[in-house]
Amino acid sequence: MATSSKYPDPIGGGSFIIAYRAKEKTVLVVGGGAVAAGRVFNSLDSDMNVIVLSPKLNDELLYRYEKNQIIWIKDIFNEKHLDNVDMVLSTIDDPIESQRIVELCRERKIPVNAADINDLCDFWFMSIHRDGPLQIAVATNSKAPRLANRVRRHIASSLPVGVGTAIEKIGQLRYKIKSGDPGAENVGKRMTWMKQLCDYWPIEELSKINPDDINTLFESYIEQVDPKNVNISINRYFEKSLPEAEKKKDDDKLPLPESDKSKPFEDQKTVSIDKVSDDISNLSLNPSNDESSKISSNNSDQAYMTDINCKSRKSSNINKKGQMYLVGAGLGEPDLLTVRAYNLLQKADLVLADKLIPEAVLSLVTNAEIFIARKFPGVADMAQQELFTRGLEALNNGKLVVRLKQGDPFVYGRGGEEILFFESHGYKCEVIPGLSSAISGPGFNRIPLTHRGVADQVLIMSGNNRFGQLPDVPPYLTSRTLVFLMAVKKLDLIIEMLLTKNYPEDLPIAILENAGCSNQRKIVGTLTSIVEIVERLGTNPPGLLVVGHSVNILSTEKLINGLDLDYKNMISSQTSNECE
Ligand SMILES: C[C@@]1(CC(=O)O)c2cc3[nH]c(cc4nc(cc5[nH]c(cc(n2)[C@H]1CCC(=O)O)[C@@](C)(CC(=O)O)[C@@H]5CCC(=O)O)C(CC(=O)O)=C4CCC(=O)O)c(CCC(=O)O)c3CC(=O)O
Ligand SMILES: NC(=O)C1=CN([C@@H]2O[C@H](COP(=O)(O)OP(=O)(O)OC[C@H]3O[C@@H](n4cnc5c(N)ncnc54)[C@H](O)[C@@H]3O)[C@@H](O)[C@H]2O)C=CC1
Repeated sequence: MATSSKYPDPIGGGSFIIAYRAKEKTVLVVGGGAVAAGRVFNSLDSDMNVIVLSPKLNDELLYRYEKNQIIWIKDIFNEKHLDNVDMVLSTIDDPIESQRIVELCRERKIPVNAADINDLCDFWFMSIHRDGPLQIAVATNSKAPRLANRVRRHIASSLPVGVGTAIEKIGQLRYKIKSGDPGAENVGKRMTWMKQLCDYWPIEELSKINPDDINTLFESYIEQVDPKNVNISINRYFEKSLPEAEKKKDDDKLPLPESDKSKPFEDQKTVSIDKVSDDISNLSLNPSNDESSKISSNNSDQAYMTDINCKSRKSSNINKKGQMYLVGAGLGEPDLLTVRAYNLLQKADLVLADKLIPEAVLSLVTNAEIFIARKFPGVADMAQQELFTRGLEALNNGKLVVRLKQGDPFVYGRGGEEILFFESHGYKCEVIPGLSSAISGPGFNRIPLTHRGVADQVLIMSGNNRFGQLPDVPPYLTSRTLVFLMAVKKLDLIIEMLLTKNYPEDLPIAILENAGCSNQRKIVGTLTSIVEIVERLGTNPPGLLVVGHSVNILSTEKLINGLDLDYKNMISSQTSNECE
């Protein structure tokens, strides 16, 4: 039971989705109608050898037969046709015969699909989007194929232009690097560098790299130069590598589109989703000021932040009719909003929220339309784009838009990115900070983050950086309180890391769940005991971790003048021989 919070529980009932390399496998397609033609196309697209078995063929299949793409057996089905085939697709209009075909395949252990007999199929077809080497397939596990088609189209329309080409080119570079610097011992080096490259430029830009760029990038990999500092054709966005004249031109082009600047407000009512998503991907461009040219483990995050900073400077001070506010919603209880945040929710025309904002807070909105981005794993980017599109449309229509964020927008709220987006479209964004759980969560739990003689520093970290890694925690300092957000799931890893870094085994740690809300709970232990305590008690997300001596300052039974004397003595003896 305790493990359920540690590892994901399988939901079951899914299909096993793999990308099957069917090249040169032989598929027998029984039937010669439209459904057969669709299956044949998919099979040819995977380089299979295709045999079509049917007394007659429709036009498409006849065309493929004449082009020698398929073998045609002009016959009705017979068991002998199953000899030497790797897969069977029955598409005949005779369900009884189709069922017999399935049973014969089963006996011979040949994987089989029969159109319209879902329950008998070994596998199902999926709705597929293809762009060169990129394939995106959608399954609804036979529940709603038409919706699979819609989801597929939805995903395809939100993809950046040139994604297939970008994949092709990155594939060429990857191959070059793997053959030029082979060996298992270089896997880590190759992967770190490729990650930096792939996460850095917008995909649309990556699609434009040319063969010379590939050579240059390969050489910079060998030299271990950070990809963002490499001089390749798509690097034209980098301020530092641009001659002055070029720079000016670029300023004009980015990030405010020409149309936005020159046309009157009335002309700007609609913004296509494609354009918005392009602009979003442009946010990660980096006119970097970073001096270092070597890769370090965490500078890609920093680069990302610097990049978007530089972009915003070019585009602010342009005011249009709509008004935009980025508002912190605090900890989740409506009465923890600031009065200003509350007033704005009353005045707003559109409130952009996400699933982290509790219903009770949303219920304060009386007049405005509420749009909730459904940021679930895997579709978070899409949801964010939709949110941007909705916000921009409303602003272009002169509305007052409030983007409501749980906690404080600037404490792990990615508020800066949203501001940069709206400012790049000419809308200045006012920020109304909110209570962050990092600071006020401990407050609601009687943990003073600083306390004279005990703690004089606070370090706030996320349990998950952008690449899912643990934070880089500094060496132990008695007088520092550590606060970890989004870290409860990784509790055991964080404890292990702290102990490895010689944090004392009996250092107090608290887990604060739903801080500031009616169901708040505090679990306290030490670095060595907490994992076991949590296994026993379980956890109720969201929660944060507080590590340090301030955890127990106000909670001890033996309070004397606000401090437990034994405790104070223990701390002062540690202060004298602290690490670093
Ligand atoms: C089990 C499966 C077949 C298999 O793999 O063996 C199956 C079964 C059935 N489909 C039926 C109907 C429709 N199928 C589509 C479309 C597609 N069907 C596809 C797959 C699958 N369909 C497999 C499950 C995949 C999954 O959902 O995970 C797609 C994704 C891929 C493909 O077929 O190439 C393709 C999207 C193509 C694209 O993306 O462009 C449309 C819409 C349209 O034509 O536009 C309709 C009409 C509207 C509707 O009913 O939804 C019916 C009759 C229902 C009835 O009688 O009421 C059955 C049988 C039944 O359900 O009993
Ligand atoms: N799963 C899906 O997405 C869909 C399934 N269907 C179903 O798929 C089946 C095929 O649909 P269509 O291609 O439109 O039908 P169709 O009637 O155009 O084609 C059937 C083909 O099977 C051939 N055939 C019939 N009996 C045969 C046998 N014993 N051996 C060899 N060939 C034989 C016929 O000559 C014909 O070429 C139908 O049962 C239909 O209801 C139809 C549309 C969508």
